[in-house]
Amino acid sequence: MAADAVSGALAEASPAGARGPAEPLAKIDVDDLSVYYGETKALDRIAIRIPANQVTAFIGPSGCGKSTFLRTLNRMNDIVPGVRVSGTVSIDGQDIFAPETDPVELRRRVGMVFQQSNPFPKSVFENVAYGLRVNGLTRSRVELEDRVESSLKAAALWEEVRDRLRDSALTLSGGQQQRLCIARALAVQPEVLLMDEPASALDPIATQRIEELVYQLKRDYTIVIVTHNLQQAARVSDWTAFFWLGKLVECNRTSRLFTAPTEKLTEGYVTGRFG
Ligand SMILES: Nc1ncnc2c1ncn2[C@@H]1O[C@H](COP(=O)(O)OP(=O)(O)OP(=O)(O)O)[C@@H](O)[C@H]1O
Repeated sequence: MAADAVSGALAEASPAGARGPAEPLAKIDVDDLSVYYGETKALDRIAIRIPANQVTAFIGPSGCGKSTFLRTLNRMNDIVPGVRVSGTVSIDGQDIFAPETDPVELRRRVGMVFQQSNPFPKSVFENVAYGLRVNGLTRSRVELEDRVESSLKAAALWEEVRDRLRDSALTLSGGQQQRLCIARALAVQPEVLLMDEPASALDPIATQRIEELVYQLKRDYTIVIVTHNLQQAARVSDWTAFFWLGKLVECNRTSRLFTAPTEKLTEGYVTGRFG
């Protein structure tokens, strides 16, 4: 598709307005959200509802704003100089930009896992215990040990590290380190888990374990995952949102988005005609 045809289709496809599931219950409700880096508009009037206890995948070509959107959801962008945000994001009805919202507490509720696993140069145990200690979330050593164990179990890592808790986290494999980072994020009992290409640095077997884990975790968490891998989005997500040049073109059930998308632009992207 020629660039002019793409922008024409985009203008048609993307008037501001609520998109995505009307049901089931939305955990995150975004309306008319724009994000600027200085003069650059990275996100343009996004409206989407992200349902609770489901996996929502963000797809789209490089630079279309997926990571910016993900980082907006727990206000990680606050620390980037020159960022300006307009519009609303509410989680369980609470406006995340309201003056009474504490960004530190927001980031506890909305955890994040990055593309490159980033364990601290500390033991396996201390990596998971860290957030519990700094937030004062446990009252005794026994409780701390229980929470570390349950977090490692939830991240499907316990069996592999139960005898290595005192070893440096840096001695684990790449896939284990990524699951450790997931355990660290889960330890503080978030409600939402944001994952920015969590498997893109991993081999196929480690990737499969992360995908299985994502599938299991949605029982307890609302998950939003950015991926460049369309097959991965199709495998792990219930809903898929397709972004293009800072706009949300379409959010639909994943099965629908990949087989019978509403927008021509989505069809062109998922069939590999451009992007
Ligand atoms: N810290 C920043 N300062 C200035 N501009 C930025 C910054 N971060 C992102 N951008 C710009 O915002 C736009 C969206 O970038 P973003 O990283 O959100 O896209 P993306 O879809 O996640 O891309 P990728 O798939 O390559 O990670 C791009 O034009 C990018 O150059």
